Amino acid sequence: MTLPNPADPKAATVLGPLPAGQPPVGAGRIGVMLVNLGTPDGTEFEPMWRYLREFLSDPRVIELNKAIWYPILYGLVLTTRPKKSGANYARIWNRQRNESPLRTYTRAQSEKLSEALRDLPGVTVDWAMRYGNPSTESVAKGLVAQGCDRILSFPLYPQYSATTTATANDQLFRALMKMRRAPAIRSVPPYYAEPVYIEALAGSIERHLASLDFEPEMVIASYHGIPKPYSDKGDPYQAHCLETTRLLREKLGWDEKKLITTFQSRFGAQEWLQPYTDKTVEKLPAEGVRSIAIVNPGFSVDCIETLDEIGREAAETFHHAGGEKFAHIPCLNDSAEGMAVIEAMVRRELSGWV
Ligand SMILES: C=CC1=C(C)c2cc3[nH]c(cc4nc(cc5[nH]c(cc1n2)c(C)c5CCC(=O)O)C(CCC(=O)O)=C4C)c(C)c3C=C
Ligand SMILES: [Fe+2]
Ligand SMILES: [Fe+2]
Repeated sequence: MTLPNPADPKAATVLGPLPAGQPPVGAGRIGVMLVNLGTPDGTEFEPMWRYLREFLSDPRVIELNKAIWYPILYGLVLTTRPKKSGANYARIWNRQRNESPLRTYTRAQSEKLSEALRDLPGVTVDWAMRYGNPSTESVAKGLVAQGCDRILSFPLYPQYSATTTATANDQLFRALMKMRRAPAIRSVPPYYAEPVYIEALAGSIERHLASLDFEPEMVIASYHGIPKPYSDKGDPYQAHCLETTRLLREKLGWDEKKLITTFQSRFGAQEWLQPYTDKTVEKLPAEGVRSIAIVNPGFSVDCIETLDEIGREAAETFHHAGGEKFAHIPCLNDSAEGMAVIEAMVRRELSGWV
C-alpha cells in the first residue's frame, strides 16, 4: 500500500480539510533547526545576568541539589560573573551587528545551509539557541506555524555531552509539551568520528598552518571541559573528544607528541577533565616547546571560549611563560569546509523524509 506523501501539496486534499487558522494537514514541510548553546543579548550586567541565570540553572549543566546550588548561584555567581564575563564578551563583540560572534556564525551557517538545500523545496532551515535568543521554543513554534510537521534538530556539538546535546534535545521536547499538534522529531547524532568532519578539520588545520610564518612544534586540540564526576558517571564526552583527536592525528599523519588533547573553560571548584589547557600551555615553554598552535575541534563556531579564552588568554599565558610563537586556528564556522559537514549530516539524517 502506498501512503500519501505529506510533502506532496496534493496530499492536503487527500488528508482532508482543517479548522481555520491552522496550517493544512498535508502542508508537510520539514524544518531543519540548527541549535547552538546560546549567548547573551548584550555585554551589560542585565543581559549577562539573564543568560548566565538560564544557563547555570540547567540541572544538566549543574548537577548539584538546588537547595545547595541556588544560594551559591544567586548570592555569589550572579552577583560577580555577569560583570567579569561581560567584560570578556565586550572584547570579542560583533559591533556591526551588536551581537556575539556565536550568534553571527550560527545565523550564517543557517543561511548557507538554506541555500545549499535549495534542491529540497519542502525544507525550511532555521537556527535557535538552547539558552537565550532566538529561543528553541520560538523557533520550533515558527517552523510549525510555517507548516512543518517534521523537524530535524541539529545540536551543533560534534562530541556528545549530557551538558550540551542532551539539554538541547530536552529543550525542544519541552517546547513540544506546549503544543497540541506537535511535529515529529529527529535529532542529528554526534559526529565526532564522521569522516566528513575529520576531513574538514584536517583541511582547515593544514590550510591555517600553511598561512603562518612558523611551523608549530606542537598543536593542541583543546575541547571545552566538563566536571570529571559527570564523565565518571557515564557521560561519553571525553571518549568522543579523544577519538576525534586520534582520527585527526591519523588523517594528518602526526604522532602523539605533535597533536595532544586538553580541556579548557573550567567553572567552579570541582575537578574537571584533564589535562587542563591553561596549565598545559603554561608548562610547555619550560619543557622546551617554544611554538604552538591551538585548535578547538569541539566548537562548531568561534565564541567567547575560543576567541577570548584561547585567542587572548592562552596566548598571554604562553608568552608570559617564555613561549615565542602562538597561533589560534579558527573553528570551522561557516567556511566551505564547515558547511560541507553540516550539509552532509543534514542530508543523511533527512533520508526517508525527503
Ligand atoms: C558547569 C558549567 C559549564 C559546563 C558543564 C559547560 C559545558 C560546555 N559548554 C560548552 C560550550 C560553550 N560554553 C560556553 C560558555 C560558557 N560555558 C559555561 C559553563 C559551562 N559549560 C559558562 C558559564 C559560559 C559563559 C561564559 C562565561 O561566563 O564563562 C560557550 C560560549 C557561548 C558564547 O556566547 O560565546 C560555548 C560554545 C560545551 C561544548 C560544553 C560541554 C561539552
Ligand atoms: Fe560552556
Ligand atoms: Fe571561559
